[in-house]
Amino acid sequence: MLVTGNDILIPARAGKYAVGSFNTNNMEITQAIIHTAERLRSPVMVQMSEGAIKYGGQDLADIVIDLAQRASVPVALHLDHGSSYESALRAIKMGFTSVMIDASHHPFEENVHETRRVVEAAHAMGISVEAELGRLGGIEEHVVVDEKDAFLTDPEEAVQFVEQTGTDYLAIAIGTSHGAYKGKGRPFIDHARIKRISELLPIPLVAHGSSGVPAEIVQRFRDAGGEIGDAAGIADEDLQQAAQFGIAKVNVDTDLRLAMTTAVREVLQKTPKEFDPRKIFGPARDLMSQVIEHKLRVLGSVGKA
Ligand SMILES: O=C(COP(=O)(O)O)NO
Ligand SMILES: [Ca+2]
Ligand code: NA
Ligand SMILES: [Zn+2]
Repeated sequence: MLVTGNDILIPARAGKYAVGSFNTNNMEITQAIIHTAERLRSPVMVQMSEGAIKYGGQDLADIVIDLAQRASVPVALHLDHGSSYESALRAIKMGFTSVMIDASHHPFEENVHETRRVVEAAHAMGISVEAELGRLGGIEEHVVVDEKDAFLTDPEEAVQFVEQTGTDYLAIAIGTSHGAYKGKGRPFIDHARIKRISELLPIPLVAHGSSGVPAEIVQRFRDAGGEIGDAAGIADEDLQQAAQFGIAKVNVDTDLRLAMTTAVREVLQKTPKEFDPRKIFGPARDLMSQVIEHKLRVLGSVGKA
């Protein structure tokens, strides 16, 4: 069933598990997300960035909404990294049930102002809101110098921010970063900071940049002709620990991109005569489903629906 972000994330925070929020750009990715969540009796969030909306538009949103409505587990459709009030309102008009307003690169007061506008409008229509405080930046464990700390979310500031905006859930900067290169080797996750923020704030917390970038998939991507450097992601144990301390929504995009493109490369490389799209995108859907299953098990949401 199609539900709001709060319907999914408030129980997750209370139950000390996290829910995967997976980016989609087409039908097969959407099917892999929702069908895997159903098979594992797990709530799940499907998210579209503004780029995905540009790429797939209402057609793609409708695929998500239709699958979500028919799903036997709770599914929310979430706007990822909404860049303005107008973008958030457009998503709500398209049928999204959760929207992020990402104004974290602005000064505090402007972030508050922009976020509060979206909260007021979204709440008037029964839609949940994600906001962000702090800036995602890669941190190597041995190099956490002052200016880098400036990017991480300040717990006391977070309390002020939530009070002044009314946001339903909060994306915090705790050491993760977007993409396949999250630092040299295993990124340093500031668990003390997560714990402190969760002690001060009862609302669901959000971890962006949480792909694991599994070495096995990275190697298969290379073997199938892909070019990628020394990629690294967030360790499963770090996500499991974060879920114990208030992280309720975990964003995953890179892992699905890697899985999809690895499978497509492998089919094209192994069977150069193949040109049936179902034989090319079918295995991609399967490999993405495997990656999603692993993530749902790591986050602890299996069986929670
Ligand atoms: O935060 C993300 C995705 O992060 P990854 O690149 O680690 O998948 N989307 O908003
Ligand atoms: Ca941001
Ligand atoms: Na988001
Ligand atoms: Zn993000």
